[in-house]
Amino acid sequence: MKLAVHAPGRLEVRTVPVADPGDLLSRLPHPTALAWVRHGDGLVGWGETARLELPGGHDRFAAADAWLAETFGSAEVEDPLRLPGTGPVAFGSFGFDPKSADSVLIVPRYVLGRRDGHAWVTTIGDPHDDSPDALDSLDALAGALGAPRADGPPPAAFAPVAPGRLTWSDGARSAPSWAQAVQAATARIRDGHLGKVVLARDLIAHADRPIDARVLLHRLADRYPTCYTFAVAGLVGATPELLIRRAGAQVDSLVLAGTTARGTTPADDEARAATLFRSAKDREEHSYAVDMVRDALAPLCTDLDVPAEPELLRLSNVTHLASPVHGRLAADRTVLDVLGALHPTPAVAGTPTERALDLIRELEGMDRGRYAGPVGWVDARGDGEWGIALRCAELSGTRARLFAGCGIVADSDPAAELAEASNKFRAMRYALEG
Ligand SMILES: C=C(O[C@H]1C=CC=C(C(=O)O)[C@@H]1O)C(=O)O
Repeated sequence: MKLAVHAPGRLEVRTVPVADPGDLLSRLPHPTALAWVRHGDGLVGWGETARLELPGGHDRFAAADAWLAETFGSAEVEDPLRLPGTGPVAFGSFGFDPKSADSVLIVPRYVLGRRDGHAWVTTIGDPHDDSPDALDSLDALAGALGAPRADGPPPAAFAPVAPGRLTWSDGARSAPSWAQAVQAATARIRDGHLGKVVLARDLIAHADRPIDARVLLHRLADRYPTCYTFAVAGLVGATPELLIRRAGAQVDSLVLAGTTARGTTPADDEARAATLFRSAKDREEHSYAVDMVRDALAPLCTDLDVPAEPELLRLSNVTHLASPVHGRLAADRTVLDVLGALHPTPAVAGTPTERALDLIRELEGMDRGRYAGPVGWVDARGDGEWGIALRCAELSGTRARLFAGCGIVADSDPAAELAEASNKFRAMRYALEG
């Protein structure tokens, strides 16, 4: 495997506790934001000390793990807090398809974090770096964070600007053409070729101005506080699906599959949620995903708790069937190691996996890039939080490419799946349009 690496020699890393910095996203000084935030806790990062770009391959998680072990293993670290996310961290985002070469890990120059009432700043790299990207010294930064100034949150190199007027166009497939692909998938499933496949489509937005990820992050975090609002190398979104969180031996996952629209009144909402909960089609879609996550985690864990029945997760645009899974790792495995065992789950690929991937390649007519791949962060202890990159868009200058997908089983109705995809697009449409 050939890796594209940009990294200095030995890293110097320093974490200092700071007073509560308030809204983490408001502290991002550049549009090139790195973020992973939920309910106000999480990590934001800026600047770039090291970057790893990975080609495709099933071994991309192991390759990323090995690079981090070497890069962080040789670092000189001062970290009095020793919490998940303190000390050196990398943000990352992996391509969905093992055949695509989109995976990237970024070690930021600065990290600001908050977790369970603790807040901290970490600098990674050369502490005496005075390049234009290096903002204040860590002490100045931490001091400013500890005593917020009246003239706004430091550092603030560029104020975020909304994208302005947008025009929309179809991505790889128009709506009718995608509905035909769904129809074709149900025929293959009825033939006994596979049990489930997840088909996605893309939409393109063109803006008047370059799109600043920070504007989108703010809107997403406000409207979807229970989701993980993320930004990594231009991939921005708010995902409800936690693929894996590792903190020491503890691992947690939130498996999602099966969706309905929110109701227009409380009674309508209840009725829709009850119908979703009883729907044989949605329960089948959900059980494929839960069974696979159980099978992947069971050999790695001593204890594994998988609920017998799903619960309902209500977001502002949709309600999902959700199964929270908890386990204790049997051996010392990093979060990237566990990712390698899980991705791609049937929440984004299908069952059996290889047949589903072949059908996705055949029917979607597009490369998913990093949509539906793992996105999150990892620290030097191997702790981290990784979601599945859903409800997201790939930003490039004035252009945003949005993605939404739906689990297809034998009984799926193409028109209903098209409506479900539109509902899922609403998160990013709102992020862009306000
Ligand atoms: C593939 C997506 O959602 C997945 C996660 C939750 C529910 C899903 C569903 O009901 O189809 C999908 O499996 C997406 O949002 O693009």
